[in-house]
Amino acid sequence: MFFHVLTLFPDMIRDGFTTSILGRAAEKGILSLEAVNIRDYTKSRHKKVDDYPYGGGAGMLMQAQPVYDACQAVIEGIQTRKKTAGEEKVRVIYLTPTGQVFSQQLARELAREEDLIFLCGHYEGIDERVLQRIVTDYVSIGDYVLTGGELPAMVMMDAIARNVPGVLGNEESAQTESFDDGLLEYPQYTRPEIWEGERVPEVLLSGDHAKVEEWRLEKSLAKTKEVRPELYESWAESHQEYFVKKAKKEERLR
Ligand SMILES: NC(=O)c1ccc(NCc2ccccc2N2CCOCC2)nc1
Repeated sequence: MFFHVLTLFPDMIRDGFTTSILGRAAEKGILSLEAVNIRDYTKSRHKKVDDYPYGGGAGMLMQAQPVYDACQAVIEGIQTRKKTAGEEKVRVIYLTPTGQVFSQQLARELAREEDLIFLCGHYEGIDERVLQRIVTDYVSIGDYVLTGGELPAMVMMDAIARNVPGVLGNEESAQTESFDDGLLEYPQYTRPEIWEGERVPEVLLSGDHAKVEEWRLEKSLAKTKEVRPELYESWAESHQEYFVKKAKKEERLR
């Protein structure tokens, strides 16, 4: 997986990439990152990348030309690496509050791409004409406003990388599987068995894996029902058999 980030703050991206998972995966050669400084592609003497918005309004906008040329340079690099000329349709993800909201499902889908280009806006955004020309996916990481697209890009790269085969050791990947079934995580415990007078739930010390699995699913369902009822409802719809079995079991116990 090759991550390409178009940004005015490449160091922010490079520093963010050396975290545990992304750094290790980069060392393993599973991931690679290039952070491209859009400012390197300005044609103006004063390295200008922004200008006033037509129609007035507060703030500045990023101009089309430097963004377009930086993106073309990245695409040419990809075509050179893949020895394909011209037919590459690389996904260009624009991080913006007006995008579709990012999700684990989108992370899994994007993890199948070989190359991803992230376009990080600053100021009040980017000239619409270059967005229409190069952007394939408009994505928001949630309903809040940030200063730039760099943090959202790093959030997305982390979530996507965790779905790239080989990035997570097998002990870590089990963790994400449980979340992937659309439920919130169950509560977790580690040593000591008693901390500040609080004991670890007995079932987790029992060594009975079936009971542990059952307990964890119950806890996940309870937490999901309380915190994210819409997730709970859609899980319940596609797991009718769980409730039938549960009712039968309770019937027997009565
Ligand atoms: N939720 C998100 O994914 C998210 C993403 C980016 C972002 N900001 C950079 C930005 C990028 C593009 C357009 C506008 C802006 N903004 C600039 C600052 O002013 C508001 C608009 N904020 C939140």
